[in-house]
Amino acid sequence: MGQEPPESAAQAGGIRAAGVERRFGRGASRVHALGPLELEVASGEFCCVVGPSGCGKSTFLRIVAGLVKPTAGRVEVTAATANPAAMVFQNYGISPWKTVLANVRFGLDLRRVPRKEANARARDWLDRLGLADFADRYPAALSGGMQQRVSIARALAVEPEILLMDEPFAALDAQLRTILQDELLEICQADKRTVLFVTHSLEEALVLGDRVLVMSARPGRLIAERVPPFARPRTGEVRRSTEFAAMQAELWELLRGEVEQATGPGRETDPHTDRDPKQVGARNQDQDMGKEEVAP
Ligand SMILES: Nc1ncnc2c1ncn2[C@@H]1O[C@H](COP(=O)(O)OP(=O)(O)OP(=O)(O)O)[C@@H](O)[C@H]1O
Repeated sequence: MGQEPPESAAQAGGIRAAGVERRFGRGASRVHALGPLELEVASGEFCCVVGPSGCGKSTFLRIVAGLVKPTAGRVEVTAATANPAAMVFQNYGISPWKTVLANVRFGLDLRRVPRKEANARARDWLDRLGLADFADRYPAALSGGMQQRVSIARALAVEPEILLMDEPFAALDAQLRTILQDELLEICQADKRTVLFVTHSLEEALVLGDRVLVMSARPGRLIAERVPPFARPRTGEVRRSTEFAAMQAELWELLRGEVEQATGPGRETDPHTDRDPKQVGARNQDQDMGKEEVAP
C-alpha cells in the first residue's frame, strides 16, 4: 500500500570519503574546518574518530549523514536500504513533548511503518536498553543516562545499516559512561551494523572500535590509525589489559601535539576561525549557520 518494506539490519552499509573538505563562512572569517580527508569504512566495521576540539569531527559526521555538504570531494555510502544512516547526538536530540515510546518510534513514523509494528519495534528497543517501564513517561522525568538510552533506542529502532554517533556519552558522568559503553558494545556485537563514532575519549575509542582514527588539528585530516588488538566479541574487561594501557598511551602521544596546536598558549588564532582572538572576541555562532544544513 505504498509503504516501504521494513528495513533490516541484516546488512551493513559502507562509507567511502574521497578528498572531502569543508570550509565555513566568507572573507576574513572563512574557516577551513576539515580535510582533505580520505577514508574507507568497511561494512560492519566499528570505526572511532578522535581528534582535538574544533578539528572537524562533527562536521565530517554531518557530511556523512547528508546534513552538511562538503565544499570539495565526495562521500559515497553503499547500502541496501533507502535510508541507511541514523545519528545519535551528544545532547540526546529527543523531543521533550513526546513520550519515551513516541520518541523511539519517531523514525519509524517518518518511514510510515504501521503503528502496531512501530510500537512493537520501539518497545523491543526500549526493553533492550532497560527502559521498558518508562515507555509512557516524558524525557524530563528521566536522568541524562536514560535520555541518552532513549536517543540510542530511537536511532536503532529504524535498524540503520550505518549508525553515526557524535560524542554520545560526553555529557554523562564517568560511571554511567562506562555502563553505556559496555551496553553499546553488546548491542553492536549482536547485530551487523557499521558504526562511525566520534569521541574525545581514547578509552571509549579503544573499548568500542575495530579501528581508531586520529585526526589532526583543524583543518582535520587523518594522521594515524590503530587497530585495538582485542578479539570480538569483547567486553569492557579489555580496559584492564596491559595492551589497552599501552595503546592508550601511544594514541595520546600521537594526539598531544595536535591538541596543543588546537588549544595551547602558542596558538595565535582563534581555534574556531583563522583570526587573531584578541581582535575578534567571541565566535559568531550564527556564522554561515543553517545555510547549507538541510535535514534529510
Ligand atoms: N555551521 C558552522 N558555521 C561556522 N563555523 C562552523 C560551523 N560548524 C562548524 N564550524 C567550525 O568548523 C570547525 C570544526 O567544527 P566541528 O564542530 O566539526 O569540530 P569538532 O572536531 O567536532 O569539535 P569538538 O570536538 O569541539 O566538538 C570549528 O572551527 C567550528 O567553529
